[in-house]
Amino acid sequence: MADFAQAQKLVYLVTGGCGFLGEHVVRMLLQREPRLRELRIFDLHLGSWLEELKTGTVQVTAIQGDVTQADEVAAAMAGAHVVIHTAGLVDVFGRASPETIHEVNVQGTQNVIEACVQTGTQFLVYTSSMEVVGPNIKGHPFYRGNEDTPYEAVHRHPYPCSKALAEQLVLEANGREVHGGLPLVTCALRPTGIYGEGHQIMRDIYHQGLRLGGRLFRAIPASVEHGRVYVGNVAWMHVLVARELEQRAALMGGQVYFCYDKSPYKSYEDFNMEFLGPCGLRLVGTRPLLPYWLLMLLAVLNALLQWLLRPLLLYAPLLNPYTLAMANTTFTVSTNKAQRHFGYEPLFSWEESRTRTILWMQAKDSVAQ
Ligand SMILES: NC(=O)C1=CN([C@@H]2O[C@H](COP(=O)(O)OP(=O)(O)OC[C@H]3O[C@@H](n4cnc5c(N)ncnc54)[C@H](O)[C@@H]3O)[C@@H](O)[C@H]2O)C=CC1
Ligand SMILES: C[C@H](CCCC(C)(C)O)[C@H]1CC[C@H]2[C@@H]3[C@H](O)CC4=CC(=O)CC[C@]4(C)[C@H]3CC[C@]12C
Repeated sequence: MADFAQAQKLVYLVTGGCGFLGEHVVRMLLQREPRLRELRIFDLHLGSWLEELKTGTVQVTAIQGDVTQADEVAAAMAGAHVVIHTAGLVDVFGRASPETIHEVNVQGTQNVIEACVQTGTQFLVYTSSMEVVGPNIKGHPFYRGNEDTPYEAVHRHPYPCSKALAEQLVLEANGREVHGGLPLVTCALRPTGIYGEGHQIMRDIYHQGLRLGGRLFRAIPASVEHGRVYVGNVAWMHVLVARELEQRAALMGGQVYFCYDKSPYKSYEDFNMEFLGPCGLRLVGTRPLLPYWLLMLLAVLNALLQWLLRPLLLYAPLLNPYTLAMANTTFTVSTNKAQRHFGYEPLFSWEESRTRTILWMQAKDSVAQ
């Protein structure tokens, strides 16, 4: 018992710990990081589920705070050994202003870095995104690429721009001296489209299908491949990176890693049907029912309507020129860098990831009825 208590010595802070990915990271740390003494969960909105975590041997501290407020971040971080920074504004639908997206994703990340330096927190794991690379504004395909594949990463949309800037800040901060004289060790993880329990966009698409009488209409050619990764595996990668950063600082510091697993390469819509199909939805058409130019016209109309209605209400449908371009551009990764650098293997097989996601969809579904 005494040995166990001694082994529990580390303090971790997870920003955005109540979000879709953040909750999985928090639960994974509690299950798979035996050296944890205290887990701090920092988020703008705290979930009531945190209460159930407070009964174990690890001290769970919930901190309601805003990453854009430097003093709040520094106060939360004092005495922490590792910070996993997943907090972010994920908005490709025009819900938030570009300024707000920048403030949360870029200034928020800068605040986390400065807090590390100020308080002496030596290890920083940043949740970046595949969007830092692409798809780019030219719609160039990225086919089974890896971290070293050349690609023209040019963006205009506020979300990928903010993630790219924030990632750059994190990587440049690697090696900075933190309070106490030790070097900061940072690295960035780039998930592709994450799916799994808690995935709100999947729920939105499901409800859209229900409104259309249990049908979805194919909009994107089945040949366009989209990278997807299960949330449990993304969380596992964060936990492993955080664990290995100290021992492998020279190799891993300042590095980027795509998050990958064995999820199949499919189009965005065909992949979603792996879960929506067993929930009773049908994808109509083997080819897109509308030509691309017409879809783009509808997407532009949506953007126009959003702009016109903005003074009155928030109109933010799934279809806009950016999301259409995203869904219609092949972007898949094939890499083993995480395996080579820190021994990552997916914790959940594709079959398990699929089953867990379906069970979550079905459970949610029965609650909703
Ligand atoms: N969902 C996806 O497919 C992907 C997400 N990512 C990245 O993963 C991270 C997590 O994304 P999700 O879990 O999907 O999003 P989410 O919206 O579910 O979670 C983000 C969390 O950050 C918190 N947050 C937002 N603004 C904050 C602020 N100012 N201060 C403190 N907390 C704040 C939110 O309350 C939320 O709990 C983000 O950084 C995102 O860019 C990367 C690739 C793919
Ligand atoms: C909502 C899009 C699908 C719309 C289908 C249509 C056009 C028929 O209505 C989603 C297609 C691709 C998604 C994005 C992608 O998975 C990569 C992402 C990475 C992130 O870091 C955040 C989320 C996202 C931007 C994701 C968002 C939804 C799509 C645009």
